[in-house]
Order: sequence, then C-alpha cells, then structure tokens
Amino acid sequence: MQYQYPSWSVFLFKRFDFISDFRRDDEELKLSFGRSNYIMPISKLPRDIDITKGVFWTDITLEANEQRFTFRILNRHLPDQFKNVYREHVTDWYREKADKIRPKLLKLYEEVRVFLLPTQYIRTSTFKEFMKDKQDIKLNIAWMYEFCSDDDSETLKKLQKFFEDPFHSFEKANERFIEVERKRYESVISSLNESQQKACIINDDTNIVLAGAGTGKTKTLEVRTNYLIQSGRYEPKEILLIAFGNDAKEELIARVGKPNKVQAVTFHGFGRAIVEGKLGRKVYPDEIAKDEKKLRKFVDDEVQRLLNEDDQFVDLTITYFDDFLFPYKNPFEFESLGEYYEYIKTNEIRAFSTDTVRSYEEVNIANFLYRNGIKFDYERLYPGDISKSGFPDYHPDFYLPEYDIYIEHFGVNEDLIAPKYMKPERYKAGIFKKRQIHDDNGTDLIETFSYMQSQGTLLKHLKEELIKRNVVFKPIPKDEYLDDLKELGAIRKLAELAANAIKLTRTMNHNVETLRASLEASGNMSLLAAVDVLAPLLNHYESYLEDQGTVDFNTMINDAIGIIKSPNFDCPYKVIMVDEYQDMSGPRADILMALQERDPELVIYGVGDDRQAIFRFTGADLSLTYDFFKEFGAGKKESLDETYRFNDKVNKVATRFITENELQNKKEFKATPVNDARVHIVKTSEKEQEETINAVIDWIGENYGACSILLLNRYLYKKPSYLSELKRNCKTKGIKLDFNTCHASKGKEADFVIMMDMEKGKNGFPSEKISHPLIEFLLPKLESFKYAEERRLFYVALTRTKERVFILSNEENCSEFVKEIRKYGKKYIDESTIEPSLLALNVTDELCPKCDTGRIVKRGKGGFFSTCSNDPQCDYTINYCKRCAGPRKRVGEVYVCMDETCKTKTPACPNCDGDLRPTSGKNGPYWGCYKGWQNCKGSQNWSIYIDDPDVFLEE
Ligand SMILES: Nc1ncnc2c1ncn2[C@@H]1O[C@H](COP(=O)(O)OP(=O)(O)OP(=O)(O)O)[C@@H](O)[C@H]1O
Repeated sequence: MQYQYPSWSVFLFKRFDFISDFRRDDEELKLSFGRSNYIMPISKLPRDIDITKGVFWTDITLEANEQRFTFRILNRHLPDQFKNVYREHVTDWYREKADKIRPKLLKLYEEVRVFLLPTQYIRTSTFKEFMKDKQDIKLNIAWMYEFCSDDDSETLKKLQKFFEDPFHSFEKANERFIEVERKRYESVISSLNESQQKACIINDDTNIVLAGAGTGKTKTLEVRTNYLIQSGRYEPKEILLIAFGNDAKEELIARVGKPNKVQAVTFHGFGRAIVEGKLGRKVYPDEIAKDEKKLRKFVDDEVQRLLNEDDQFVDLTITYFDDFLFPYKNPFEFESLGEYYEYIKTNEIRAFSTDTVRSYEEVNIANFLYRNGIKFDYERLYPGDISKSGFPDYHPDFYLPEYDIYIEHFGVNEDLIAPKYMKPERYKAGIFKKRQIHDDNGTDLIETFSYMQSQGTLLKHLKEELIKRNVVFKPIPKDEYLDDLKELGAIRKLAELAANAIKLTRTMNHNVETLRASLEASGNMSLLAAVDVLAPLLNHYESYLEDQGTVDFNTMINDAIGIIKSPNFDCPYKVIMVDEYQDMSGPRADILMALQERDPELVIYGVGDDRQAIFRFTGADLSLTYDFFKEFGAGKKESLDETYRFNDKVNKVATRFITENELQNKKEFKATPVNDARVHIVKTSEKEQEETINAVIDWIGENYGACSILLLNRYLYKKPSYLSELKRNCKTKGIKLDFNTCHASKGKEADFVIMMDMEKGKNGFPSEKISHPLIEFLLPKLESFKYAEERRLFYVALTRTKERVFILSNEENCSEFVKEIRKYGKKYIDESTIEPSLLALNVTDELCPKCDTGRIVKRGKGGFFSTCSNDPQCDYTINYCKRCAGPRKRVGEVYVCMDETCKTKTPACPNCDGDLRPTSGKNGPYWGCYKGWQNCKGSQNWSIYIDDPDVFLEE
C-alpha cells in the first residue's frame, strides 16, 4: 500500500517540507520529505512509530541505526494513515522473514529434541560436539509467534528456552534419562537408594562420586558394574576396576569383579601387565621395591659401607648432621611452654652427653662443646653469693670447669623479649639479675641468644667467644663422633630417611638432578646437604636394579605410560572405574590421562571420600580429588546421602570432627537415629590398658553377646603382645576380635571399635612426629590445617563401627583429639559406661599453671603432692597438706593448711620453695629440705618448731 495524499495538498509541497513519497523497497523503507530522501533498513526499524498530535501539526519520530529523525506534518496531512502504512510495510517484512526462518527453526528444534531424548546418558563431550556449530545462536524470536500457528509457537518457545541455557537442558535431559533407566532396570539396581542409583547410572566422560564412610560407595560400584553389563552398554571385558592396594583389589574382585566376570587390578598390576604385554615376557619387581623392611636393610647396609670406606661420604654425613640432627622449630612458634616441652619430648631432642637439656638450642650448644672436646657441667648450682638477686638458688646453663667459664643461653629475640609463654617481663628482669650476679662475683659469663639460632650464627658466636678466652678445641675424632651419632640413633634415622626419600623420589618421578634443581628453584638451599647424602644411595639403588634386571613400581608405571602413548597401543577398556579415588597419586593419574588421550571415548569413573584420604605419605595427592575435573576434563559429580554402617550419634561426632577442617566435604549424611551416646571415652593409663580392654570386652559381651570387634591402634608396633589371649577371651563370649592399624582398617567394618593407645606425642594419636623437611618437600602439598591427615585417620577409625566406639584414653598423657571430642557434650560422648582405671583417676582436669598444657597429676600414696603431666620437661610440683591432702599456703617460714579443721603447719625451706622434713644428722635431729636431692642445702634448727602442736611431725 502506498501513502495516499489528499489531492488539495499538492500545492502545499511548494511552500512547506512535506512527505512527497513513502514506500517499501524490498528490505528498505524510502521516504522523501521536503527536499531530502531517507532510506531506512526495515530490520533496524521498530514495529510501530510514535506520533504526537498537536492542534494543527503532528510530530512523527523514526529511529533507525541509532539515528533519530523527527518531522512535522499538518494534521490534515493524515498522520494516522501514515502510521498505518508504516506498520503495514514493516509487518509485511517481518511476516516474510518469519515464513523464511520458521522451517529452519522447526528443523533445529527437531534436532535438539532428538538429541535430548532420554535414550542415552549424554556425555559432556557429546554435548559440546552438538553445540559446536550452535555456540553463536541467540534466539530473539518472540516477534515470530504472531506469524506462526499455535503449535509452531509452542515449539519455537521451547527452542528459545533451550538456547537460553543449553547446559541446563542437557543436565535435565540426563536427569530424565536417569529416571527412565531407574524404572527400566529396577530389578538390577533396586538394592540401592535413590542417590546411589543416580551415581550408578551416570556415564559422563569423567565421573566422580564423593561420599562419606559407609554410604555404599563400593556397593554402588558393585551394582553399577552389573547395570552396565545388564543394560547391554558394555561387555564385561570392556570394563576395568582399579584399586590401590592388594587387599582392596582382592575385596573388589570378591565383591564386584568375580560376580560380573570383570577384571580388577591395582595400578601397579595394570602397569606391569601393559609392560609385559609389550615385551612379551614377565617383568619382576625387585624385593627391595616390594618390601619396605628389605629396602631399609639395603640402604642401611650401603650407609654402613660408605661410612666405613668413603671419606667423602663421611664428610657429607657430618655436614648434614650440623643442621639436621633434630628437627628445628623456632621457640617463638609455640603457644605455651608446655607445647615447647612436648616438641622436645616428642622429637627426642637430647644431647650426646646428657639427657636433661631443656631446649633445642641448648642441645646444640651441648653438642658443639662435646664435639670440640670441651668439658662442661649442665645446670650446676652456682656457688657464689646470690643473695642480692632474690633467687632461692641459681643454676647457670653451662659451666666449663677447666676454664671457670659460665654460658647462659637466653631464649629471646634481639630486643631481649622472650616468647609470650615465658613471661617476657620476668624473663628479661632475670637476664639482668644473672648478669649482676656474675658482675658481683667476678665470674666470666658468655651469653648466647635464641635469635642467633634463627640467624644461623649461634655456634659461630659461641666459638668466637671461646677462642677469645683461649679455650682449646680438641675435636673428637670423626670415628668417635660417628659412633656417638650411631649411639644416639642418628645414623639409623638417616638410613630410614634415605630409604623413604629413595622411594618417594622414584614415586614422584624425580632423580638427583631434578630434585636438586627444584630445591634450588624453591629456595630450599639447606636441604641440598640432605640430597648430597642421598645421591650416592639413590645411585646405588638404581644400579642395583639394573644389575639385577629387575624393576620397581615407578619403572613399571613410567614404562606403561610410554607404551600407552606409543602408536600401536590398543586399549581394550571402554570404562575404567577406580575405587578409593582419594588415594590417587600424580603418576597413577598420568596413566589414566594417557589412556584418555589415546581414546577420548574412554569413561573414567572414580568413587572416593576426601575425608578418608590417609595415604599422603605414599604420594597420594588429595588435590587430584578436589580438582578432578581440572585434571581430567569436565564431567559429572555425584554424592551419596545416607550412611548405612553407623547410627546418627557416631555420624554426628565423626562429621563434626572431620569438618573442623574447612576444606573437607561439608555434606551431612542421613543415619539411623539412636537415643544414647555411642562414642565412649574410657579413662585409662598406659600401664592399665590391657585391663581396660578386657573391661570393655566384658561389657560388650554382657550387653550384646555374639558380635564382632575391631581393635585399632595408630601404630603396628603397638599391636598388643597379649592379642591371642584377648582373642581367646572373646571367643568364649562368641565375639570375633580382629586387630588392625587405623590405616589398614580402611574399607573394613565391625559391630564395635576399640581404639587403643589414644595419647599424646610423637607416637601418639595424632602423631606429633615432625617429618623431615626433605620428605615434606617430596610429598604432595598438605593443607595448612593442623593435623589434617591425622584427623582424617581418626575419622576412618571412628567410622569402622556399626554400633559403638570405645576410645581408650591414656589420661596421664591425654590426646588432643580426645580433648576435642570431649567438648561435644554428654549427648554424643559418654564417659561413664566403663569405669576409669585407678591410675587414670589420679589425673585431674586442672591445667598446669607453669606450662599451660600439662594436666595436674596426683602422686604419692596419699596424693600429698602433684606434678605436671609434662614432667620431666615441666618441673612444676605442688605439695598439699601432709595430714589431710588439702590445699595450703606459705605464711612466712611455714606452709599452713587452709582447711579450718586441720590448719596443719609444715616448715618451709628458707632457700627454696620445698618443705622441710625431720632429718637426723651428726649433731642430732634438724629440719632438712626435701629437695636435698636437687642440691638444696636449706635447713632449720630442730628446736624452732618442736613445741608447736600444729607442726606436722609424722614421717
Ligand atoms: N542401599 C543400601 N541398603 C542397605 N545397605 C547398604 C546400602 N548401601 C550400602 N549398604 C551397606 O553399608 C555398608 C557399607 O557399604 P560400603 O562398604 O559399600 O560403603 P563405603 O562407602 O564403600 O564405605 P567406606 O568408605 O567406609 O569403606 C555395607 O555393609 C553395605 O552392604
């Protein structure tokens, strides 16, 4: 339709700017207004236009290509008609366009519909391939609906929705597929719950099922294997199951492999089979690669040989021990004196010549003096006058009797500030008092400081000071020093370290050169001394394997990767399923990646639990679980939501404990509710543990009858010597008792768990052993959360139970973990079902006021005095009233019992804080200090107290 002008208006064209022409020309609208011509692409124009009518004139606005064009016409010039004509031209254009596009879109919709049909699990790669040529499609097609039939409109709406978020539609399609499959294969998967069924059916390129203990991960693997075969998707020979250890493999074979005729292997076995397949002959892993003890012996023998025959190795070893005799930690890193004492005790930091040195730095000084043949006494009583100092007695750290020189080591920084837990103000005042004592008495004092140790100048400074005083250095011969190192156990530990480092260097695919290079690159220069000692041992190991014609697991895995990457390798598997995926290590993941690269169709499926990752010490890297998709490419993650093994009370304790570490999976699982607490802390002591285990077994026997018990220990060497007796005792009650380490208990379950030896320390739980910095360097990075790995191990141990866990707590040396779960309250933690042992009763809940972490332990038959549980490092003692064992306080020269009905007095030592006791000497009875054994000579005249009826006399 053309815009029709009124015939009379023509004359106006000559006087005003009027529309002289307005029509559509294919894709454009053409408008002549006044003397100007406008061409506007219809695709850029709005469907309608605005007109604003005035009394005589109408304003018409057109916008196209970001240009705005407004013109004014007389109302008589029929603006409405103009508007209609405009609308008609544009609508025609859209209609024609819709007619052209509609069939293409309907075809596209059909393609999408068929793609999303629930006939298969759509893999991420398939989805990406499908979307490859559709990435740029942005469907703005709402305008089309008016030109389509109702049916077509509905279809187009669905298509538009798909392109708004294709990934969502893809996920929905897979959900529909899962629903269809659940119904279709109900008979195959009905033993699983809903979340397990989902996890069973997913089949993306990469799949990870992460779930907590007892949620049926292995069961899901079992049923999934059956489902994949029953549904005809895969043949048994196309499926491979992989476990980490031999025990786990055997379990996988029994539960999953055999019933489905599917192969189950370990990673090492898999690598070996690939290598043997290629070579057409058997390869043999060497005994020293298979057996840790044999490797230790192998390395130990070589260390001994080198120390006897190779001077250069001897020098390297001695240099190594200058820095690494004991694991060093700066005293300022500790929170309390107790923590510092625990570090000394735990790491068995002691000097060659004496057992009593209190700090790491003092040990260093003692060993330096010893190595240089300088005689010394440690903490000998100072004989000079100390009366002005206010000290009851004074024991300088070191005294060199041949030279009459004293050495004091002060635990302070450059500003003479001690760590907080040392009461810095008092400590600083003490430094000045000690200096004053030496000044007053004219004795020679050498001072050393903590900050010197951190700066690496401690021994240099000491040496300079000693040389200034003409002290003669007579270094003990190397042989003698080596003997001392042997006696201290340091050479044995070096061989142990080397064996471990050789294993890890191989596992992590390092050699001496790459190790040195990465230490240098990361600025770990001090560790180069350790690598210098390691190098000849590692070379010996490698040439031994070569000479024997044998291999280790690292060779098998690396060779297997090489073969997989070679052109002729043909992988028979289409699905690889890994149990306990959280134990994955870098080289093992490399095998899977090499297979995946070879065949992009390969499905990788892992089931695991990040809470049960406890094998970092073998090279397992939890980041491979957290970053699963980053490593293997995009895929599907599922989790299981119900635990079948244990009740809600065990579940609550285990979940709360493990999720203290923010990084762990936070998911809560459903569990069967019970009313009472099912985690029991049983108070006992080291000496009474056997008795306590029997008490627990008796209680279980009486209350439950026939059942199974898993007795767990953090360490294999702590396996009870009386285990067979325990087993016999259990048998008579119809109870099956097994012993396991916590590590070996993974994957196992029993009605009851008894965790023995829960205590603090290097060989406690958590283990407070500081691992060597070289080992830490070789291992995958650990989260910074304190005891993260030990926490997971405790979680594994707790979650082996079906009914109850009994934690045997050595109260004299209480574990951090026990202290922590104690705080969960009576609803979850029970402490009264099993009676505490007698010695355990002596341990009070009171914390030591001196070191802050030890607990006060009542000692002596009547409990008349207490010590700190960090004894002997912490020397805190407190005496109670000798008559009633009540608290007392010092009043002048006597201690007075604060109990109003007792009020007994005990004479106090005038020289120290000890009690005086009736003593007989040459000249008859007198009051002598109890601390005579500590060289205190404090005494009082017998006659002073003898007539006072309140003074305690019995002894
Ligand atoms: N759907 C289910 N119904 C009943 N019992 C189940 C179900 N799923 C698993 N179980 C049972 O729960 C227990 C734990 O299962 P499974 O060993 O497969 O768990 P898991 O997750 O592998 O455990 P963990 O990680 O602690 O080794 C087994 O006794 C198993 O038979």
